[in-house]
Amino acid sequence: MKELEKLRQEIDQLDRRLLELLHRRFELAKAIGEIKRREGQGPLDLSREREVVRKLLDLNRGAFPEDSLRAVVLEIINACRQAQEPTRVAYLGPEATFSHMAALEFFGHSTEYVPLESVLDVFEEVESERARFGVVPVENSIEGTVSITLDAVSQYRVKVCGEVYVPISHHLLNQTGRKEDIRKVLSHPHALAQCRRWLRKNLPSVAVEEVASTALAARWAAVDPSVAAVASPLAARTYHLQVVAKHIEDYRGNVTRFWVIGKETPSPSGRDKTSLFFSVSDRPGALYAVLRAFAERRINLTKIESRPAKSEPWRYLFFLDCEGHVEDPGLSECLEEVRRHCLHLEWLGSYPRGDL
Ligand SMILES: C=C(O[C@@H]1C=C(C(=O)O)C=C[C@H]1O)C(=O)O
Repeated sequence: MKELEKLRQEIDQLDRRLLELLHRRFELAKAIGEIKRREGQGPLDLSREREVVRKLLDLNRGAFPEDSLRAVVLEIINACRQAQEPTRVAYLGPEATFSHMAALEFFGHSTEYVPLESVLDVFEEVESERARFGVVPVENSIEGTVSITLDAVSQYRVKVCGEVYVPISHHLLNQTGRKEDIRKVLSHPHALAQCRRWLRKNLPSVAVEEVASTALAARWAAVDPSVAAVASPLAARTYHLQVVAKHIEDYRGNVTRFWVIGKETPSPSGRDKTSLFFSVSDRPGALYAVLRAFAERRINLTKIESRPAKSEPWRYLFFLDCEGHVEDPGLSECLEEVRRHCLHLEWLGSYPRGDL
């Protein structure tokens, strides 16, 4: 008993020291905020934030788990940034969607969040500067591209300034946690598609219905005891639901990539990605000439996808992501050459790569 008391005293002392250090860090961030304001800069420096996290992870030799260290450090940085200037962040709502999870992962809990009904609402909120940033899904590892996001990013005056990957895992949730109470299962069509085999096997005679989001399904389950929702663990917490079954998706390794959109460009962090779209003339080798410019400079492409241009049938826009920052000399020279091979080329943003 004596030994336990002694160890707890030591923990209490350490916690007090941690608290003092947190306050000191907060004051330093405020002072940096003042300097940035005087120099006309915004409070956020994503590249610096990624550098702070990376340095600490590199230094971490102890037993404290890396995931937890990352979450703690991000939360501290978020609080320090909020001290400089409150940031409003819009996301595809309602509360507890996977976009909300992505936003929390990126901006932490001290940020003011605005859940909106559609991807286009998020773009509009950011374009009109009612929100400084927005978080939208861009691609799922099983279902593929979220086309509404690609179309919107080519139409609205916003830039991509960050990316975040969220592992997707679905739970079956209801008010009691008992399978026998379920008469109907609700969820987003993508979530239902990802759990179809499980639902057929485990709830063969229960009706399945599509709604606009997993979080909306959870909201329904919270008011109707006969309804179960396929949704995230965050939805279970947000809507006070019980877990009937965990991880019911038919495929493992399901990940969604989200974009953080805004009006600023993070400076190079050394581990960046650049997104752009272009169109080329309708002749042999036109696309090849663009790709060759990247290949000759050994610039790695991470994605390329075509979407209908919409202005004319059978014309396409090519969306491309590559490694590097637009301010890197190699990439900027490459883009100059690419521009000469394109009818139209637009840079969508350069940003620190998300951690997979
Ligand atoms: C304190 C700063 O402002 C913000 C907060 C940071 C932090 O808490 O480490 C890092 C970058 C900025 O987004 C800074 O620019 O150094």
